[in-house]
Amino acid sequence: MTNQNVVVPDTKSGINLPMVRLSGSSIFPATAQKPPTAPGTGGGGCISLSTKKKLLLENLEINGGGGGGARINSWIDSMRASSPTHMKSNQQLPWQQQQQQITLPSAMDNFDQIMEASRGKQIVMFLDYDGTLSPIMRTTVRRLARCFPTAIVSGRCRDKVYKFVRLAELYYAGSHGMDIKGPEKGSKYTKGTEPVICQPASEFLPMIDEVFKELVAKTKLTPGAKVENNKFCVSVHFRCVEEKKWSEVAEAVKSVLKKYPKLRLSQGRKVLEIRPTIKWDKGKALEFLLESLGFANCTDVFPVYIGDDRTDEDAFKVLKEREQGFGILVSKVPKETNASYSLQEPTQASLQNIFHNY
Ligand SMILES: O=P(O)(O)OC[C@H]1O[C@H](O[C@H]2O[C@H](CO)[C@@H](O)[C@H](O)[C@H]2O)[C@H](O)[C@@H](O)[C@@H]1O
Repeated sequence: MTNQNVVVPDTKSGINLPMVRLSGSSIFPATAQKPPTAPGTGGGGCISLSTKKKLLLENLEINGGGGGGARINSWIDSMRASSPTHMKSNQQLPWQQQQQQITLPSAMDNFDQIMEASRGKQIVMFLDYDGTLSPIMRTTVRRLARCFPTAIVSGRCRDKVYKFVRLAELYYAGSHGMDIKGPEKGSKYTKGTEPVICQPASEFLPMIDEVFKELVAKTKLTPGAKVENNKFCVSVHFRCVEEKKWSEVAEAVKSVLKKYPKLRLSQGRKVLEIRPTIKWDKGKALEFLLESLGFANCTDVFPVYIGDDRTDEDAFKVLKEREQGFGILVSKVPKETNASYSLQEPTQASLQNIFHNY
C-alpha cells in the first residue's frame, strides 16, 4: 500500500481526524499520542473478570451428562431476571451487585491511541459476525481485507456465514472457531497453494448431527423453539418461546444431553448451545489463525478483535495474555470483560467510518 490519508470521524466532536498511512499495513495518526496501557496491566480501562463473576459464569455453564438440572434452573433464573419485562431500570442482577461495573474507553474516541499502539506492526482483523459484523456493509469488509488479513469468527456454521458475507478473500472461523477455512489460493495472505483448514472437532460431526435431530424432535411441540445446526455445535433458541415454556425447552435439552457426556452446554443470548467438550474456542481459533499467517512468535503483529458475545471473551483473553493488539467489546452497557475498548453500537463498529478512504 502507498501512503494514503484516512479520515477518522470523531463521534463526540464531529471533527474528522486526519490519519496518514505510511507503509506496510499499519496506519498511524498524524498526531501521535501516548500508546494506551497494554491489556492486562490494569490501565487503559482494561477490566478483568472478577473471580466471583468467573464462578458465576462457570455455574451457568452446564456440562453434558447429568448434574445439569440445578444449573439449567440457574440459567432460566438468570434469563428471567434479565428479561425486560422483569427488570426495573435500576435493578441489578445478583452478580452485578457484587461487582464494580467500569465503562471501557470508546474505541472510536480513542482510535488515534489504538493506531499509535499499532505503529510498525501488522494489523490483523478479527470480526465476530452476529452483533458486530452483520450491520457492516460488505464493501467495507472487502476494503478492510485489502489492507489487513481479516477473519470472521462466529458461533454460526461457516457455510452460513460465508453465504451472508460472500467474500472469498477472508478467513472464516465458524462453529465458535471449530471450523476454520482460509482464502483460496490467489489471496495475498494465503501461504502455499492450499487454503488453511482446521476442524479440531471433526470426530464429533455424526454426534452433533444426531443431537440436532433429537433436539428438533424433542422441541417440536414447543411453539417458537428453534434448533439450529451449526455443524460442530447446535443452538437451541428461546427468543420466540413464551417465557413460561423456557424450562420445558431447557428440560428437553437436558434430557438429550444426558446421553452425551462428551458434549457440553453453554448459554448465549436466549440461546442454549451444545458443543464438544474439546478445549477449543474463539481464542484458540485466533491463535491458530495468527500462527497460520506466520505470526506465532512475532512481536510485530497487532491483532484487533471486535465482538459482542460472551464467547468472544475467549479471544479477548488471548489478546490480553499475549499483550498484543486489543479486544473491542460491542456493548451498550458496561460489562466485565477482557476487552480493552468498547463500541456502543454495532453500527459504530461500521468500519467504513474508520477506514473511510481505503
Ligand atoms: O458468534 P456470533 O457470530 O456472535 O454468533 C452467535 C450466535 O448468533 C446467532 O444467534 C444470534 O442471533 C439470533 C437471531 O438471529 C438470536 O436469536 C440469538 O439470541 C443471537 O445470539 C446464531 O443463531 C447462533 O447460532 C450463534 O451462536
